[in-house]
Amino acid sequence: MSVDVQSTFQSSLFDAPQAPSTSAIERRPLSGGAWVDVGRNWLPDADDVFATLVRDVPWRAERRAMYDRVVDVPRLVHTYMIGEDLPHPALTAARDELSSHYLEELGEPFRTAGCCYYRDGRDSVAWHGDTIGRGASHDTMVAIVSVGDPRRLHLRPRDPDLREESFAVEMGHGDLVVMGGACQRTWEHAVPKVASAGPRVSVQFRPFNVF
Ligand SMILES: O=C(O)CCC(=O)C(=O)O
Ligand SMILES: [Fe+2]
Repeated sequence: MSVDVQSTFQSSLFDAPQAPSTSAIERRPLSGGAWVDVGRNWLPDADDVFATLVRDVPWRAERRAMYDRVVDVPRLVHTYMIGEDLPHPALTAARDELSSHYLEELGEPFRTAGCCYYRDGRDSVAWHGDTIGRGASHDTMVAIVSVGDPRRLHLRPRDPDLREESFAVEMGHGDLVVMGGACQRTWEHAVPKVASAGPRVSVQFRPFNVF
């Protein structure tokens, strides 16, 4: 058998689409039917994606009613809904790659892209599950691509008796973190404030009717 080393080499250099590789994704099974997948340095062109997201996304500051007050949500947000073009081709390629990699398990493609801009260590997201829509009652997936300064995604079981299982995953520049199975129902996640951090943008790919 002969292998055409030359053309294999050339095609990987010149013809390969800027699609992420799914080979290095590692799964951590969790209690309660949940799991987390992590792929390090997964997104190609992460520097350019970060610069483009910071510059081009129509970032919006949200305000939320909390008890008797209205407070600023401590991060900027924007969601690309179904059918809307994403601001960078590497993100479109990433979404398509995730859709095909997880199709058998998820049974549907990723459709929306929620974006969060953490300007510094004071920006954060409190403990929650993505339980608006089907995440409250069905197994699903939320695939996060992170660019910019690293931040930690903390995860804890909803059941207070299981809290010793809590852990955190570092989300570095170009990393992929996928929460799957019952993770939105049986676990919660948060990105806590830290003493010091530079800007980070998170892109969360979700299927239809999961928020
Ligand atoms: O910053 C992140 O990657 C997580 C954001 C998140 O959990 C959410 O927006 O639902
Ligand atoms: Fe979330």
